[in-house]
Amino acid sequence: MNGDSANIPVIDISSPTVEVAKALVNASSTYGFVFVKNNDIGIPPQDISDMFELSKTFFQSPVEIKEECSINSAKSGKNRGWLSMHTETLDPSNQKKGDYKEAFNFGEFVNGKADQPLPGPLAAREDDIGQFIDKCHNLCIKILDLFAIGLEIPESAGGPSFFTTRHDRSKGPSGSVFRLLYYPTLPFLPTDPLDIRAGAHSDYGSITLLFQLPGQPGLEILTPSNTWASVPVDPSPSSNPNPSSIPILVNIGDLLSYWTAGLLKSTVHRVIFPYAEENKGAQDRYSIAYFCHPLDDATLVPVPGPVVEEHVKRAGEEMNGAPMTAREHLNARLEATYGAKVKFEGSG
Ligand SMILES: O=C(O)CCC(=O)C(=O)O
Ligand SMILES: [Fe+2]
Repeated sequence: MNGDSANIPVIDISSPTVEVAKALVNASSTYGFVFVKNNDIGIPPQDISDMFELSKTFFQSPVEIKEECSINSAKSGKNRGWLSMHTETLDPSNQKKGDYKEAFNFGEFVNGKADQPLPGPLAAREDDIGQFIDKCHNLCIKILDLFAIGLEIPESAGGPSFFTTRHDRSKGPSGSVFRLLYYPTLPFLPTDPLDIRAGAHSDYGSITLLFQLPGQPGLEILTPSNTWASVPVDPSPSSNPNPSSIPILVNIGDLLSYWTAGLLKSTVHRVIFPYAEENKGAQDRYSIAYFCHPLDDATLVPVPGPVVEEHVKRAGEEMNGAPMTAREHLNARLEATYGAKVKFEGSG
């Protein structure tokens, strides 16, 4: 733990040129994390603030309300609903105790409606949540389009629409998840150094959008030199902090890494507690994530085109074994993180 700040690039994708696409590929092959400026790219800052307000209202609700839609109940469906403290263990080979966080997972909406029961405070805002998810998905589509351009995928293989056709929600189900996260402050920090807010992991999907709030740090990435570096909430704060100017954090997940034979990095990250000397005055941390996944049946083989081919030659990367589908990969990862704590009763 060294607290150094990660130097994650900030990219303006508002005009989608080849240069922007190249910059995005370069940043993602170095850091696996990149900020995109939030200037007219489809997610108004006010919507983000409203979603954080809703998240606070929900997590501060009585436990019985949250429990109604527990991830453990058959009616919520697989990987959906409320996760109480310690339900998920993102780094099962090191953690003795599950993550010190709560979360609420929304699966894909169907015809604008949640395909799972929602507790009262969230049900009251179902339409707003559905629209926010659509905006997140559309931003992911813009970014995936740029990746295909930057990777120079040939027209014969789908060209710029290689990834977007594989993320076309009208064509079938995917594992995409919209998630509200809540990391309460504790009066005393746990004494076991293995205890953590969110254990070290990489994300399971194609890309993740992550929203954070000023004054609520804690996210760290594992750098290529194997040290932890903190991810700022706002990489270029002005003298007058303004939530509407905070860029959106984009994180490469496992699947884009498979698709590019490791050229794009699915970087390991975690969320730590405040340092002891800061714990007393620290705020709770709220974050919001949109995990964008391809269609369940998408196969994970390296994409054609000179960029990935040259990387394979240079790095001597090889893809071994039979190609996996997106769903097979997701199921394997979910099993590892929830272990015996979540029984997806009667739900595929
Ligand atoms: O809360 C955060 O900032 C990160 C959460 C995260 O990495 C995850 O849920 O996959
Ligand atoms: Fe993550």
